[in-house]
Amino acid sequence: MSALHVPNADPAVTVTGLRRAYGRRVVIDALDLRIERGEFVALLGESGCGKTTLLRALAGLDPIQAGRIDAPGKPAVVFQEPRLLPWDSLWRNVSLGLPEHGAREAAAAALAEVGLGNRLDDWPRTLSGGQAQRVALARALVQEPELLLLDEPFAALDALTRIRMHGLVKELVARHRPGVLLVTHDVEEAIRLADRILVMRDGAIAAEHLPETAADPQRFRALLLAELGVQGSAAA
Ligand SMILES: Nc1ncnc2c1ncn2[C@@H]1O[C@H](COP(=O)(O)OP(=O)(O)OP(=O)(O)O)[C@@H](O)[C@H]1O
Repeated sequence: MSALHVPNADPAVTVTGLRRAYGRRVVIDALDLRIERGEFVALLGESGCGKTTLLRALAGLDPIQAGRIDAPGKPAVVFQEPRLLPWDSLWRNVSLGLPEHGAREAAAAALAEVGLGNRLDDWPRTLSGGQAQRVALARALVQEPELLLLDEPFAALDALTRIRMHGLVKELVARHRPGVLLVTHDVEEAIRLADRILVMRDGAIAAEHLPETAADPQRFRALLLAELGVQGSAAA
């Protein structure tokens, strides 16, 4: 189990001995992970190391070949693309899967939280990329998930929108307190958002860090980049 996880807390998910293979190709093996409610965990790693594979397993989207994933409820996922239904209004997109009674009110509250409370009856095609991603966040939060899985949700956004989204997500997570696993390529994003950073290599957690406790931010960045295999970064 993770050396840095907070003891005696309230797990949003506990993973033990996870194995995930595509056919005979084992991508993740014997992986342990625990995320507490209210804890924001970022998962960094080189392309192809297995980040999305892990996230999809936690989301219950793919079968696992060994191990356990224990979670108190159904996780919500936000992907890189908003994945909105083009033929449904924003409030219907957000309330998809909720009981009909009270669905519009719940969607209205969630859309208001992401700053789109005046767009309930609009269509997805009328949104900017950043707005569409905010709707995807509202759709996740309306489920009141104990575990929120974010698969590079800001990667397709311009730099300014991405920074605004960081602020919004931080605020929403502080209010709703799900456990969060954010898959990202962006070291700065991980440092800005996460309570704990995991570095994945070849399907295993190779390192973990608590950014808050890093004495020297420059050295911490350099260390992360070195762990990610970025050449020349250790000396930075
Ligand atoms: N459906 C699939 N069938 C076979 N192999 C797959 C499948 N999906 C992923 N893989 C393989 O599993 C490994 C891990 O892929 P994964 O998408 O989890 O990596 P990642 O760390 O999320 O990469 P990226 O950062 O580029 O998104 C890769 O070698 C990939 O080729």
